[in-house]
Amino acid sequence: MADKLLEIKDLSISFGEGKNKNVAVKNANFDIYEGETFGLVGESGSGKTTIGRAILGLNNVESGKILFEGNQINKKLSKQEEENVIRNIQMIFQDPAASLNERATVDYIVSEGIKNFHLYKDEAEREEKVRDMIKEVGLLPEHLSRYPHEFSGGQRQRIGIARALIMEPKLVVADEPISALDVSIRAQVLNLMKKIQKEKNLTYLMIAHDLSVVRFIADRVAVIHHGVIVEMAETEELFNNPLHPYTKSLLSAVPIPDPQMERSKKLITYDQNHDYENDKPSFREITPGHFVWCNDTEESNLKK
Ligand SMILES: Nc1ncnc2c1ncn2[C@@H]1O[C@H](COP(=O)(O)OP(=O)(O)OP(=O)(O)O)[C@@H](O)[C@H]1O
Repeated sequence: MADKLLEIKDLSISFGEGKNKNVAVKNANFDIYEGETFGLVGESGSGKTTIGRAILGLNNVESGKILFEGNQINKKLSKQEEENVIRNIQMIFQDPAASLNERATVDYIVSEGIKNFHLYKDEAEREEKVRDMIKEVGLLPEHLSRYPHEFSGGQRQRIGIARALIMEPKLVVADEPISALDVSIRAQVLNLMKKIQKEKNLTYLMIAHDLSVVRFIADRVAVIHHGVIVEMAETEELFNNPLHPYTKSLLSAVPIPDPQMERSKKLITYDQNHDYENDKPSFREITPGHFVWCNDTEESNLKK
């Protein structure tokens, strides 16, 4: 088995305080292994982006740990540790139109990260790196002197991918990277991400609301609902044998009345008003690698 690159341990994140407190992520637990694509799927507002941003250090964590290569990164880091995290964890954003500086050339945008960290010895090497990267994402060297508005949505996302990958990161958090793109070019961008992943042994956290996207690209999938990861399994296992009612409802508009469905109907979905002191649900392994958010009774029912 590959090494764990990222570990999320009992992660909780809230916004606001007192009566206005909104629990965006509650006790999330998952690991991402080197070289895999881990899909995080859920509806709008379920907490996907909040987890992605916390990994990048952009959201404060209320409790729990985020470990990268075995080291906790959600704490005060030394300058060197912080640099290591920024270089090795890069993000691809949902909306390439909003995430690219419209007043900068493609050359500037793609170079910015390597400039900040002096990742080249001279100007000739910088130019070569940028040229190679832009070709790798299917654009042309002459595009480097142009501005983002001169490109289509798909091309802009390729610029966003080049900007992230030129840093030679180990982990890429891709937050809905194709949902703002025209349907006709979505597969191209996903295929490009897959191809580059193979070449560079990259690890992806793929955030999506669209199940067909995660089925296409992910090795394992976690389903998040109201901030709680309700189920996690290898992709085909999750699609062929969903256990949690929320996963089932995502997979099928028409519920399938099988005995397992009847059993899992009673499974808990996180509810801020529920008394968990007496119920004690948690994320439990039902069959090897297949986890469900449930309590003792539900666990034994699912294992029957
Ligand atoms: N900066 C913030 N301040 C206050 N509340 C926030 C903030 N960021 C996220 N939230 C809240 O946290 C919850 C989870 O939001 P999040 O953006 O993570 O969901 P999501 O699953 O990524 O949805 P989407 O696909 O729409 O981006 C929501 O209730 C949201 O309103």
